[in-house]
Amino acid sequence: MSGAELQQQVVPANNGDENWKAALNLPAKDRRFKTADVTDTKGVEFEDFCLGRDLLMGIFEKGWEKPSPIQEASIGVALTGQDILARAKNGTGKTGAYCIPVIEKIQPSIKAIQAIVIVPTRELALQTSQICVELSKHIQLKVMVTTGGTDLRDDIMRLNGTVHLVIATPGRILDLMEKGVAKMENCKTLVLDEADKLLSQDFQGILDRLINFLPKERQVMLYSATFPHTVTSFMQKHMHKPYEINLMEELTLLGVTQYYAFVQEKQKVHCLNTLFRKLQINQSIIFCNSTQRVELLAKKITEIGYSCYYIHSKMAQNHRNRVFHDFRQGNCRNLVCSDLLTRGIDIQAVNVVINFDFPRNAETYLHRIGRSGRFGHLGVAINLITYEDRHTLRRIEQELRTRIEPIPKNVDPKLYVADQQLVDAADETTA
Ligand SMILES: Nc1ncnc2c1ncn2[C@@H]1O[C@H](COP(=O)(O)OP(=O)(O)OP(=O)(O)O)[C@@H](O)[C@H]1O
Repeated sequence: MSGAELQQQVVPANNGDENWKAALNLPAKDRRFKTADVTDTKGVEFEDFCLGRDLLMGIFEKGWEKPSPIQEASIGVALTGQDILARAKNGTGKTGAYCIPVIEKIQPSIKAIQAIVIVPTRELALQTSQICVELSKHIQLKVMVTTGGTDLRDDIMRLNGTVHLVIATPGRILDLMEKGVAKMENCKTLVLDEADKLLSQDFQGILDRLINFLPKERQVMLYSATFPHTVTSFMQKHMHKPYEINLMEELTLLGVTQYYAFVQEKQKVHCLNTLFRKLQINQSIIFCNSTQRVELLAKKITEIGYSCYYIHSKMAQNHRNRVFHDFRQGNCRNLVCSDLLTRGIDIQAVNVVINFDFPRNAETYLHRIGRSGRFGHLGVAINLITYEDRHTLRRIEQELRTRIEPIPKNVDPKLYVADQQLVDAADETTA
């Protein structure tokens, strides 16, 4: 997909119908076990936020029955227009926590950009815009996704038409603002998702420049699972008494069991082979620390007889999009990647994450393992640890106040395989 305005068919809401709930087109219920990370709520309902009927319909038809803890804590405050700094665990619904109030506040009759959501990667921009489109499917809302790696002229053409909500990576949208093509006078809401990443050295102060194009009266909302000190100066400069939400008393996901295997560098592929044979992988993501190692490992995995896709930031964008799309569709079981997919990517079928190369810091570790165990489901994270990694392992364990245990001979499937899949697997063996 290019940086395109997502084509949306507006399904008319049946406002006059008292039984609107009965007429909803609901997806099948997800009956898998969920941890307290997402079930431990105060019992608030989406209807309690006085959201428009059309938006409620989009929420329920997405299969979201009740707000998660971060949604409970954030939607009401966001609707009041206050600045927000929100920290919550990976996979617990931060996207909905800001998308729902953002969509609710947009007035479709005003034909101008009214809100902008910035994310660090193109893949995450596509994923987030898709969610906005789904949630607003009963509303006349124009959502545009704009990222690098696509034709700038297409974006300029689209911005000549109506756009209400922009989902973007920082570089391209700043370019469009500087050219005067993306007009920001009516853009009263700015969301930074994975805010600490966007405000890190990697983006070289680009957000400081970007925010100056917005009106002075604006709402700024920052979301992430991790908030190191990088955000403080941005907060002081650009935010007004932000309402702070911190649902991270405990740092790691309850549903993700973490193990390490102590190996030599040259044994890593052999070890991976053993893991492939022994684990019940629904889908796995395997992280390497460089793009070169991603390609090398993908080649080796194919040589030992397993299929895998690979993705990293140096690949052409259309190739990246195809791999991401096909893996999400479940066309391949394993995906080897760099830190390009460390943040935000939501693929419910992933139950195993393998750190083929151990990450260098706790934030990266937390976000990587959070690719499994989405929305309180179960997953396992396995770290291949060399002699050189041993101190980093202990440091990350301490920083996250978590335990990474040595991997047992057999990993209990109950720890990372959903109940229904266990039943199906048992049926297959008895058949
Ligand atoms: N209220 C809800 N009920 C059921 N499922 C939900 C609800 N809210 C979100 N989800 C689902 O939970 C999954 C994770 O949500 P999301 O990607 O927003 O998490 P996140 O907190 O942004 O994670 P990360 O920190 O990794 O970016 C998605 O598949 C989403 O559809």
